[in-house]
Formats: sequence, C-alpha cells, structure tokens
Amino acid sequence: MTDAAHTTAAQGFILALDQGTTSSRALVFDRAGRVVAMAQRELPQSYPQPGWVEHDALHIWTDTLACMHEVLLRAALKPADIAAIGITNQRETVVLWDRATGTPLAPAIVWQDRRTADACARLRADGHEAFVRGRTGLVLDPYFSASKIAWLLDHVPGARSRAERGELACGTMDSWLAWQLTGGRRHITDLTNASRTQLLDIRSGRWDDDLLALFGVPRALLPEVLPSAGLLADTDPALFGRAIPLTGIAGDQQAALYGQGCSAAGLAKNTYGTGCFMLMHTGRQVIASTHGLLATCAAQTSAHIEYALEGSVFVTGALVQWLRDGLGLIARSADIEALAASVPDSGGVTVVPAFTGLGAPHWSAEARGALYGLTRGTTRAHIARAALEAIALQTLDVMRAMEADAGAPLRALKVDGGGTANALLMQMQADLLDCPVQVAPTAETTSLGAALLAARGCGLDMTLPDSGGRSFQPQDRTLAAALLPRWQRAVSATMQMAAH
Ligand SMILES: Nc1ncnc2c1ncn2[C@@H]1O[C@H](COP(=O)(O)OP(=O)(O)O)[C@@H](O)[C@H]1O
Ligand SMILES: O=P(O)(O)OC[C@H](O)CO
Repeated sequence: MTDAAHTTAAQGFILALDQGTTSSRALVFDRAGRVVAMAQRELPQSYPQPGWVEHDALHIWTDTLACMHEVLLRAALKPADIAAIGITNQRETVVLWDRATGTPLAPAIVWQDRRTADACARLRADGHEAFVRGRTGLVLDPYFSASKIAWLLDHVPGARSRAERGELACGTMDSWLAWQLTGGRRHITDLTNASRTQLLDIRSGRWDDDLLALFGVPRALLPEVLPSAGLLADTDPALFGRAIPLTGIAGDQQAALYGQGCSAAGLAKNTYGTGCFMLMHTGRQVIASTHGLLATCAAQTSAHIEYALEGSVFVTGALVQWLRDGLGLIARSADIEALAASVPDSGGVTVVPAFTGLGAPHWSAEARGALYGLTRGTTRAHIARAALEAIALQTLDVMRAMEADAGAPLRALKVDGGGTANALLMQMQADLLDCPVQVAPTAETTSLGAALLAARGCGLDMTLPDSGGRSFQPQDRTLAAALLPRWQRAVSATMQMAAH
C-alpha cells in the first residue's frame, strides 16, 4: 500500500479527471456516484495543415491542475477529503517530452490527425496489415499512436537519438498527466490506453518487440503498463500539501463502458461526443472482427485481461460544432435540434462527415467530407437534419457490423455523451436501429467510470447510480428503408473520390 493510501481520507470523495478532446475537466464524486462539483476548461484546437490536429500538452496540464484546485473550492473540500484520483482521457493522442525537464518537445498529435496516412499505407502495401491486426486488434490507420510517435521521432530534430539514449518519454494523455501529477517520478499508463497505441500485444498485455521494430519506436520511450484499478501512484505532495493516491486510469471510451455498468460479455454502449464510440464487452475473449471493427482491452480490474469490440466513428458531435463554428448555421450546439425538427425530412440532402477520413467500419484515411443532393430548395434546416441523420446512420453501420461479429442482435443500446441531450437524434437512432435507446442517468458517465475505477482501486465502496435516464422506443420503422440506400451510395461515392 502506498504512503498516501494509509492517510485515510476523511469523507471518501473521489476526484475524477476527464481529459477529453475538447475540454479538460475535474469532477468530485461522492460514494453514491453523484457529482458534487465540476470545473472545466475548453481546450483550443490547432489545425496547422489540412488533416493535422494538435493540442498543447502543457496547456492541458495547467488546465487540469487549475480545474483540480477549482473543483475542490467549489465542493468546499480539502485535499484530505479526497480518497483517490481517477484519470480518464482522450485516447491515442500522443505527447513526447524531455524526462529531465518535463517539457513537451512538440505539440501533441491528436487522434484525429491524418499526417501519417502515407506511412500507414506503405506498411499496408508492404503486407503488414494482417500481422498488426492480429497482434493489436487494430487496423493499420493513422488514428492510432504508433505512427504518430514515429512521426515525432523523425521530425523533431535530434529526437530519435535522444529517445534511444533514454532521455525522452512518450505517452498518451493519461501518461502525461500521471507524470505531471507525480512530479515526474512515475511514467505509467493503463492497459486500455496502451491497447490504443498499436504497440501492445493485447493478449499478453505487454509492449511487443516486433511492433516496436516495425514502427521504429524505442522501448525506452514507453511507460510501464499497469491495470486500470489499483494503487498505481501517489501525487507529488507539493501539489496539494499531501500525497493523494492515483488508483484508476482508463481511456475515455473504456471508462464510459465501465461507468455504464457494461462489465460483462454482450453489454454495449455508444458515446456521442466529438465522435461516436460503440463498445461491446466481450469478456475474456478477443473477438477478431471480420466486419471492420476493432478488438481492444476493456478496463482491467483483476489479474485477467478483458476485451471489447469497438466501432470508432470519428466525426459526429464535431459535425455539429462545424455547423456552428465553421458555417455559422446555428449559434449553439443545442440549436440544431429545433432547426432540424422544423422540416419533416432532409429534402434529399446527405452529409458524409469524413472530415478526418472514415473510421469503422469503412476505414478510409484519405476520404474527406461531402454534401450530396443540394437543390435550390435546400435550406439550413435540411442540412441540420441531414447532419443528425449522418450521426445516427454512422452508428447504424457500426451496430450492424457489431451484430455480425457477435453473431447476435443487440436488444437495446445504452448511450451517453453530449449528443444524447438531443431528443430528435435519440429518436432517429432508436428508429434506425429498431431497438430501444437508453440514455444514461448521468451525463458524466465517462468521469463516473474513472471515479468507479479509482474507488475500486483504493477499496472504497461506490455505488453505480440507478437507472432514471430517458429511454427512446422505435416508432418509425420505415426510416432505415428511407435513408439507408442513399446513405450507402453517398459513402461509397465519398470513398471513391478519395481513391482517385
Ligand atoms: N444538442 C446537441 N445535439 C447534438 N450534438 C450536441 C448537442 N449538444 C452537444 N453536442 C455535441 O456533443 C459534443 C460534446 O460532447 P462531450 O461528450 O462533452 O464530447 P467530448 O468528450 O468529445 O469533448 C460536441 O461535439 C457537441 O457538438
Ligand atoms: O475525448 P473524446 O470523448 O472525444 O474521445 C476521444 C476518443 O477517446 C478517441 O479514441
């Protein structure tokens, strides 16, 4: 047991850090799984070249630290009231830093970034796809960290030789935050985050020498891989006047799976955030998808590794943001619902939001977004409605692939994330999937998952809040027949454009 764990926290609150694509947050949970307070900072996005997406890792750390102090103030709690910290984070995004100074050598490369599409295509052309997929459960795509790490080593002057000498560290956001929280004493990650790097053998749970050689990543760069719950590290006492144990870490989608109570084979959730991520727990079995999905590690809470099937859709909520910020079609994200509801259908408009390529189940790194079916009669409302349809249709594609891989239909889908506030979208989703869509009782399912893991890791009892979220039943069973043929033609036309 760590020193900090011996210091019994007075009331047993859990502090969850949710470092997402668009914001960094800190939330305090009580033992009943309720949010006591939250602090949040929006995260600036940087698009320095077409297809590139970067974050400032130092900014992420200072925001996170500020949120931690602010949430304690808001909750009127002292550090001594916090039993443990849990981290959940945007996955795959990587940062490279100097071990001596803790300074990043370059902007973090975000999961949406496509700059390594050519490098991945070359590995595919050289016949490495089946090997990589077999060992990691992942397709060869710039989405994952390995090709991004190699890019940093090849483009930051001196980085490769310094990495080989052990002077540099690399990691996903959990690893970066854990490094900072421990005052640079611990370089760690958890199994779920490690499984998204494309450098992990998901069956052994260890970094894999063949993968390291293939991508050209020195082992000395990488963090120690730990379970998702347990006494993982202690924070630097200089930060909060005492060491607080860090007892939970999981990538945000695996944390949401855990926070939704999907910890047994066959249970699935879909999170509507920047993208959509549908995960189905598959117990101790790796299901090698034959329908364009990923096999990935679920949160590890015991000695056994457990797995999930995942369908990652890159652009869903980000499409709503683009309509708001890029086109100025709406003033606030929430306004899309009323605008889309003002027309009975999308008037023949189809949006394929391949802004950063297409993820599951199509996997086209080169595809770019497209708008089809415009006429002189097309209005803002038609485009808004087509955008919501595109979110729901992408989820339908993933759901069908998941059912085909699992060999059984999903009877209901648990959902969470920012987009679930949109009742029209949720109803479209239930209609298209032809199954009930159950919205999580708390909007903070991802953070709750991290808090539950941290509670488990420090031996604190925390209950999963009961149901109470809204449920949407299928009503219009004709919607899939009305939209699907046009959608499928639009997706294949978009992919064909990319092929030329
Ligand atoms: N009413 C709404 N309808 C559709 N999308 C929405 C709505 N409100 C928020 N969103 C989208 O949800 C996303 C934010 O959700 P969140 O779960 O916080 O995402 P992330 O963790 O990816 O940052 C944004 O992309 C936003 O555009
Ligand atoms: O931060 P989010 O919610 O956009 O999630 C990002 C995913 O983890 C990317 O794989």
